[in-house]
Amino acid sequence: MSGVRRLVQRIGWALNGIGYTVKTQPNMQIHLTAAVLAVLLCLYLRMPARELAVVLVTIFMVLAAEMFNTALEAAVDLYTRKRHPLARAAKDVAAGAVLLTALNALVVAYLLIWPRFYEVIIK
Ligand SMILES: Nc1ncnc2c1ncn2[C@@H]1O[C@H](COP(=O)(O)OP(=O)(O)OP(=O)(O)O)[C@@H](O)[C@H]1O
Repeated sequence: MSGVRRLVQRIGWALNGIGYTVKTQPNMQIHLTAAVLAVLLCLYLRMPARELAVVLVTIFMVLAAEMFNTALEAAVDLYTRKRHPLARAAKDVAAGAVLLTALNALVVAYLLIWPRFYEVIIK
């Protein structure tokens, strides 16, 4: 198979992974909705490019963390459906990583979006 066809196939598999996460994970749907609203708000507020870049990095960290969490849940469930302390630890740690990225997103929103929102809309 040619290199380009192989690349296109790999991109297709990766898109499948994104689609699977969006379809099966309500949290991902919430993250995506919040992400789209946040980006639209940043554009409306004419946020400087560097600040917008920080917001985008923050958003993609949350989305990527949710996808790693989903992948890990699937792998653990494939391995065992029985209750096991290590299965619990693996899932809780992955969920904790998502929580950290979400908390970071709140901090970034407070530091970068809120002051501009206050300046442009409220004041
Ligand atoms: N095999 C298991 N053994 C022990 N505890 C488990 C096991 N599977 C799940 N748990 C516990 O239940 C929690 C929820 O796991 P579950 O697989 O239902 O994820 P979830 O609630 O569907 O997460 P998400 O909402 O991200 O999809 C885990 O964080 C873990 O504490």
